[in-house]
Amino acid sequence: MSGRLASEYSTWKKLQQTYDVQHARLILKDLFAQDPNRFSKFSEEYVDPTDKNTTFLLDYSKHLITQPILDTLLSLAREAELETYRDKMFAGEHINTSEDRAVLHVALRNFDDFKIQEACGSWKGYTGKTINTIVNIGIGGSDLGPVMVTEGLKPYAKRDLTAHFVSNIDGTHIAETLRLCDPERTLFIIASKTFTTQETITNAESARDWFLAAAKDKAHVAKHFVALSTNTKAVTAFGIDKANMFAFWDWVGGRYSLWSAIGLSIAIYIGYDNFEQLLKGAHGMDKHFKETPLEKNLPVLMAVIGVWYNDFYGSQTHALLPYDQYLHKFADYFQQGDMESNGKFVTKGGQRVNYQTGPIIWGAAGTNGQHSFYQLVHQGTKLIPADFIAPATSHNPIANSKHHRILLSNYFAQPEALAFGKTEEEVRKELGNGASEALVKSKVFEGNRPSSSILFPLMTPRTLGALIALYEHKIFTQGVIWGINSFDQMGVELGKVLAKNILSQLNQPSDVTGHDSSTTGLIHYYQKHRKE
Ligand SMILES: O=P(O)(O)OC[C@H]1O[C@H](O)[C@H](O)[C@@H](O)[C@@H]1O
Repeated sequence: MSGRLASEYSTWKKLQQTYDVQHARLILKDLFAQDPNRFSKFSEEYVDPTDKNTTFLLDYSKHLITQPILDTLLSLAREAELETYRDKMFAGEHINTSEDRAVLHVALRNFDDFKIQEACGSWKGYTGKTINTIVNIGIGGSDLGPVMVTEGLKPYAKRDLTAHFVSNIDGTHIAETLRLCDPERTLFIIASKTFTTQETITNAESARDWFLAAAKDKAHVAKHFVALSTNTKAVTAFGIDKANMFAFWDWVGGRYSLWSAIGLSIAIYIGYDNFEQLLKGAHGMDKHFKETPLEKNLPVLMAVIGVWYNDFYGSQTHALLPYDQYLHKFADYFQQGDMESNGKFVTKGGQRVNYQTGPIIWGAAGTNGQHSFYQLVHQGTKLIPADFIAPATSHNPIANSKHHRILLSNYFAQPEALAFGKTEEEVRKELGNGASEALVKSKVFEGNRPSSSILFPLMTPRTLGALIALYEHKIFTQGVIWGINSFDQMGVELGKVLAKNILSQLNQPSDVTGHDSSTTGLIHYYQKHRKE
């Protein structure tokens, strides 16, 4: 984050040379054969420094690394002054330089100075009925975190409460959600850091219209609308009482905000005690990140291994593959977390980078992905590093845990198949003599496809908190190495500005001016065919 080009570091150059000379020889099958202790060397059990019951195992032995390569990768982190920048973040220095802000989501997990009271339960609607539905209206960081965590921690949910999340400006999203709601028993949580986001404000206004069509009296809005924001003025202008506003601060980045008041829907859905456990789990990981030597620092290890593939192997993407249905939104969440943080081509110092920065993050819950895109992961032409994530115990041990054993057998098998593959010789033996050459070749798995495995005892609020913070700090570490500002998001602005201009030109064809022929042609086609 010094803003220097990473490619100028001596360790970067050394890594490039190492890659050039060694990569053809970095074969997982051989690396495992040469060293029977490879697993114990390249795996680490995380034990929460504040709670010994929160643990998970990170196995990074199925990576195309040797100890000297890993040592050089860690030296790269040191040369980029990771430890200094990490300490600056925790100290509240303004490391978000373009916006001149501190980055202090970690302070929110130091929850002694942070309290949000439980808002539902005793909260009554305008006709005196209890609230049984919450609708969080927000987008980006004001949506994805609450969605991912409420899904992830569903087994802890209060069963008498339904939570919906509306994000898309597409009227279908709010319309379909409102069909499921009773205005007398629904609490709308308007979540927006800025309270100026077009999608959120438009959806909130439509929700308010829908509510008032039933409740009639504007005074009832106070019982059914609360706001989570940093912008008191805009909240009150919308008509939400200041007393119904849960505030937070500009040093909480949108994609790091589920720990703040933005987490209200989570706290209501799973109860405040469980929300506090989530924060504590993240706090434990913060402590680990802050205090553990880089050699054993899990987010740092994940980060530097990611840099190895991203910048030297030329991998374009990174897959997140949770073998846990509850985590089916995990990849969606970290698409924003990672890609909005590290999808930058300019360093903090304003230089164009001459290397790759943030990877494309994608993924789906196992085993669904296996029946969809794993063909390419196993036999395609691209190298796709992947994280396999699973709980040892399921919250739903139905059929004597038969489902879970089958799920986990796949969780263990896929990384094994990716790493070790299947040789031509093995295929030939299996098919016998008559098999065509083409068939033999098509059944070969080259292997040597790397992955990490993360295995934890049971999905608890505390474990999920630790896992999220693990990835947050991985993203931070990579941003420091690449010299970019991981905490602004200038790249989302241009499209917004153009959309605003186009919105004012949608009436008739003669209004459409100042565009290229493609954009003009598309708008004209829309104007010809719309029925409103
Ligand atoms: O919370 P809000 O101010 O409504 O912002 C919602 C989202 O807006 C933009 O898309 C930003 O790029 C995101 O980082 C942010 O999370």
